[in-house]
Amino acid sequence: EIPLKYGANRLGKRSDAAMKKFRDNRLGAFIHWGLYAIPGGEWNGKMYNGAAEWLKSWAKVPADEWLRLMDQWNPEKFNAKVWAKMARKMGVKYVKITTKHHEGFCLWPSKYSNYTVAQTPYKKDILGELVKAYNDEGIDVHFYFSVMDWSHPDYRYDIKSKDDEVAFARFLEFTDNQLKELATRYPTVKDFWFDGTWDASIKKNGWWTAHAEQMLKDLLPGVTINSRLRADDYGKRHFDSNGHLMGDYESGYERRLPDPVKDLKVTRWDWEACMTLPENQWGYHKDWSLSYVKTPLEVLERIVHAVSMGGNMVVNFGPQADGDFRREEKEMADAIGKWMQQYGECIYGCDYAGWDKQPWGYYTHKGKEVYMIVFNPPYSKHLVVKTPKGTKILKATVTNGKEVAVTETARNEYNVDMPAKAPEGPFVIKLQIEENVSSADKYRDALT
Ligand SMILES: Cc1ccc([C@@H]2N[C@@H](C)[C@@H](O)[C@H]2O)cc1
Repeated sequence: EIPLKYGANRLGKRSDAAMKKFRDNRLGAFIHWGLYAIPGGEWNGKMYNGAAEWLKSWAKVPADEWLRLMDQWNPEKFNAKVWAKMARKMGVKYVKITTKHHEGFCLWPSKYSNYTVAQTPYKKDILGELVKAYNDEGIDVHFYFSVMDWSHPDYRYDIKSKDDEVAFARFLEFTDNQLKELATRYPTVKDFWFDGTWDASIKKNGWWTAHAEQMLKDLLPGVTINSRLRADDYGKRHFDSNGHLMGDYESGYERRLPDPVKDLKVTRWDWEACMTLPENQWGYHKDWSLSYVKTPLEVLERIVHAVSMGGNMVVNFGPQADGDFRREEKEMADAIGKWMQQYGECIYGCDYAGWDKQPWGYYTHKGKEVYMIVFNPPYSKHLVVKTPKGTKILKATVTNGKEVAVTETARNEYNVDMPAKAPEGPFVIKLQIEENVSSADKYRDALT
């Protein structure tokens, strides 16, 4: 292995209680809320179909002009308790909030920046209100933090001179100060999800990414840090030059998921995916007709897909400038919440089952049970299940307690009957299994 000073500081999954809670939470929500919600994708009468939180970039708006949007920041419909109730009804166990996105506007009254809620007509500490409201509902809070900061004169995309070095050193100190401020003002925060860390300037300062991780872990024992923060001695990101995951969980699955057959390597580490409802809108965009918008079923399948491969899923919401949510997002939260209410036991605290993927849906695993989450019921009315060697299915029940017949069809192969009355939408069959059964079976392999 290549000797590294700033590579992975741990091999394998973290096994402490805080990481177990992160993992068992499984379903989270993202909140992308900032000045970008005010223009909502439109600038000087022109609609931009790129991601709304990047409008400053698409419309080439100078930072000082963009930040004047602060004069309009006054979300009169904002009510943190209403947001927290919506999250609880959706069944999310944690919420990741953009403390500061690339634009540099801070949802908390940072004393290290002039571009914060304190300098807007709203004045109050939005982040503090949200942390309290979510925590009061028993929901963990995670902080999204963009290192890249378009409002700060010392940010550099690359380091090409001594001047760049000096400026960027000042920028990293500013960033340290903000991170320490967030960790001390809001000590119930459970995770920092770093973004805006892909530039050469960060890759050339891998040491700082290791320092930032350690600084937060010293301040908040148990806190989790995403792999996206991390660069090693040679600028390698997420996985170090020896191929070891840095941070506590992989955070590369943004608007995409690992393949359930080809990418089983991800089951070796913790990982968290995040997704948008439109094809690519994190912040509020006025016009969602510009791209396909996923249905609740398509969002649900992505949630189940992630958990079936040992990952978490975070579904994004982009609140309006007035502090209310658009209808589609309220309906999404409702629909997912209804399903989670009925079937959440196959998600919370569940993990990769290690069984071969089948066309009818996905498996998740918890304790002595394997869950079958059925998205595509077959015409045969039988769900084919192949168990690992030495594993037998003892019983199959639909979550309302009704048993369905299980017929062994070959060695480690079964037909699990569909329930007589196929449920309206994706449903769950719970399998009781017995592992390490060493019985001489009655089957003979073909001689070919
Ligand atoms: C090319 C690109 C850069 C940044 C992003 C940010 N990461 C997401 C989690 C959002 O915050 C988006 O603005 C997305 C794509």
